Amino acid sequence: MSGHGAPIPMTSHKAGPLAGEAHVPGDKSISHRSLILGALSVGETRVTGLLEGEDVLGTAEAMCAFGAEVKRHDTGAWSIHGVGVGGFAEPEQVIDCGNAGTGVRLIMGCMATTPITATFTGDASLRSRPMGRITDPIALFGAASYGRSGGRLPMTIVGSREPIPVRYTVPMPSAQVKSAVLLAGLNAPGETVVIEKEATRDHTERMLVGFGADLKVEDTDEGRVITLKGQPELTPQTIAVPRDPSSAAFPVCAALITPGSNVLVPNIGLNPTRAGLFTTLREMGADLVFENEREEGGEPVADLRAKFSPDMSGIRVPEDRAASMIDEYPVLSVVAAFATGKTEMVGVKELRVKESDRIDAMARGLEANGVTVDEGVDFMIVHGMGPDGVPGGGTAKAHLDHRIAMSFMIMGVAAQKPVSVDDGAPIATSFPIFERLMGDLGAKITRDRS
Ligand SMILES: O=C(O)C1=C[C@@H](OP(=O)(O)O)[C@@H](O)[C@H](O)C1
Ligand SMILES: C=C(OP(=O)(O)O)C(=O)O
Repeated sequence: MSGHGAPIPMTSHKAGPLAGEAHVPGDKSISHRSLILGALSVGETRVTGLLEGEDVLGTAEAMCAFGAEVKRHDTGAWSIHGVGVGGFAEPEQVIDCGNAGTGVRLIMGCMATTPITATFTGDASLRSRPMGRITDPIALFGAASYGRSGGRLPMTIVGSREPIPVRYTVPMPSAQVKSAVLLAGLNAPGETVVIEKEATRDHTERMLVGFGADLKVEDTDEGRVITLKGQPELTPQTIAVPRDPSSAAFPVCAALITPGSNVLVPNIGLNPTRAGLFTTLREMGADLVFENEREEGGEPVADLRAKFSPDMSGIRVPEDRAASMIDEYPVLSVVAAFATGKTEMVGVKELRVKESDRIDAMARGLEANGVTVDEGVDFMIVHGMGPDGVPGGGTAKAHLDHRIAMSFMIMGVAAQKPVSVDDGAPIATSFPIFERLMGDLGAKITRDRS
């Protein structure tokens, strides 16, 4: 897992109208959690629609290393025979989470209150990301951690023998940190309380309740206060993973900027903690309609219809919307280049600690393609050039970041000259069918010789 093979340079060429249906894969966040919560239940959890991207496959392997049985069936469904809360066995090998921040952080959380030791690593991107945000709260439960300087992987976690419940206020808007603390709290006696000042994606809370945990959420002056009763017996579930709004963003945005396009992206999960991009695009003037709105498995779902939108204007994206679209800023910055006027993205410093420094990666790549960008520690402003004014013709560096690679491939479908990326290999971490799906809509994405 740790490190991709040879880089895959790619180029995206100006396309004719994009048309058809784009069936994007399952939600990455819900896929990781299905495997982890399945492994923490006693009995068989069945999952359909699991994202079979490298990040999630890494979590499946990790769950096996901790003693669960995880199997893919010929039908494409997955089953997990879990070991129960507190039942994790000590892995014999280093756990390699590849490129997946969600994978490594959630797994560190859920082994931290079990008396076992595990060592974690990942690819060059993951090894550069901060893990102190997990080791700080798990220390409160009594877990010890030994990593590289700056709290980086590789890192060994020694789980607590006698975990104590914790009350913890998450210092940054992060669903990964919130989830790691809740998962650690599962095997601590008594009540663990997690407080988040800004709401982040709430899949862990919803799914813990679905698996039978006693969890309640209150909105207070302090923020969202989540109280979890420790040491439940989780009940295995049957899960149909909704399709990923963060993946849907790519065909949707491609349709909005490509003349004549009309694309349907069916069955997209529109949990309000995830749907900020679509609100933003509509405020910019995008012709984006939610068709067939319904509820599935307790989550809002709709079919997204996106049409070419030549009249989009830049806006200031409200800061309090950032968490609900945090992974979508790279592709929004591409759409912003095709709008008129400035698009201001503020309160987004978390973008600097993703798979890459996404503010820097997008700013440099946009500039290489003729777009002007202003940036600061926690903001980025893209100066729009209008629907047919984006020059293109440059090569962006992906920095082992799937969302950067895909965003520039979307830019190329409508820029005047082709847009290249030095390495599209990381796309397989979250969206392994990206090239085929975009090609079926009419995009022209080619693999170049390195
Ligand atoms: O909990 C999750 O599934 C995720 C949380 C977000 O990360 P942060 O918690 O670092 O904001 C997001 O960027 C990531 O893609 C998935
Ligand atoms: C930030 C992301 O993922 P992770 O943190 O799991 O690596 C992402 O998918 O955009």
